[in-house]
Amino acid sequence: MDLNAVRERINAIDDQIVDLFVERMKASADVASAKAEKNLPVLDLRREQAVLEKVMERGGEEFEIYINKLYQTIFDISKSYQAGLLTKETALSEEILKNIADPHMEFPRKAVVACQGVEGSYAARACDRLFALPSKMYFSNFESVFNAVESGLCRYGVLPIENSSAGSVTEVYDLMVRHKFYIVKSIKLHISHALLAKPGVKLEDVKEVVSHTQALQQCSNFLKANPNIKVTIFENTATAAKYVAESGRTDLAALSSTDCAKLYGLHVLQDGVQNNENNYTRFICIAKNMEIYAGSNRISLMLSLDHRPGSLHEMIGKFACRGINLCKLESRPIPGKDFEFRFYFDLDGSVFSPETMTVLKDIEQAAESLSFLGCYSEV
Ligand SMILES: O=C(O)C(=O)C[C@]1(C(=O)O)C=C[C@@H](O)C=C1
Repeated sequence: MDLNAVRERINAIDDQIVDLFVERMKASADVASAKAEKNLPVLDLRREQAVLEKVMERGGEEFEIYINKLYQTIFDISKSYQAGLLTKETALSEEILKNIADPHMEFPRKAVVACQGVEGSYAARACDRLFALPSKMYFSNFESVFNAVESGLCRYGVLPIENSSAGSVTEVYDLMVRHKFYIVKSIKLHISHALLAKPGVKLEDVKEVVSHTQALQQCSNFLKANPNIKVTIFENTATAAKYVAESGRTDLAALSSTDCAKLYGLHVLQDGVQNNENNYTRFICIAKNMEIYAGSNRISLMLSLDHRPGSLHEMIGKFACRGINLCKLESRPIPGKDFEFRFYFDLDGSVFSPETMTVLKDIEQAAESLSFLGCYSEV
């Protein structure tokens, strides 16, 4: 067979496909106006199912799976196009527009900030990097940080959200559902854990190690190599260091930071204990109200979707259609439901971009529920 001749045939077919695709998109635009008049949503699953059955039958058995795939994509594109044509503002878009009205608003240098743990914690270090002059208030757990911000006791709160080797801080994700807050900044910190003990204690004397679960996970190779050392979970790495300093025990050590060694008068038995030198933790800075600063280029969303095949694919398709990069997707079980999940999306996008706002409005319509968790930049 002559390759060039077949390619000529394909070129001619492509011309027809493109012409018909453009025709179809114009028809889709007309559907959008008809629906807008009647206040109907863009998504019509029954209609999609009817179209699918018809075209699959027309294509025949050999091609039905390909036609199915092709039409899923066509529907995604058609819906994304319709969403772009519908300019009506939603409650969420109105609120966002209100909050970006002042582009000169600057992130404060001073503020009262809630941090989990005690002095020397990684959250405190993140706080010092975020603010020039923070007044830190320490709380014993993550929930108290959310409460302090929600009640207005602290203007901001700093919380760890994910680590490059141990993954998401699921406790913080689970608390997000129960609290009203917005992410206003984030920061990525290099984390190096050291084994700290009272001066004079040697590595071979250590019978027990105390630390936070995330730090213990990040140092799992060290713990596996020392199976005789008992492991005890603490709320925070700094709290663990303080406990060792105050304990008077010579068989106890904490996995914590070298900052804490200085702060609590402990000796560094071993530095860089984490499995990976490339160990980073991202912290979010939360506030009670939506605060969006110039240069914000990341968006966090919390969604629940209809429990049916393809609903997550549909959402992801909306970002893909407009070339928006999804930089994180986390799912957490919804308590009381049978393997149903709540999704957390982080996007490379900004509410200052009309394209991104179109997708947000589209998602707001299509998702069972949507919480906009903020648009911010990472330090
Ligand atoms: O027929 C409609 O209601 C349309 O909006 C068109 C269309 C399509 O492209 O075929 C797009 C979205 C709907 O979910 C169903 C079908």
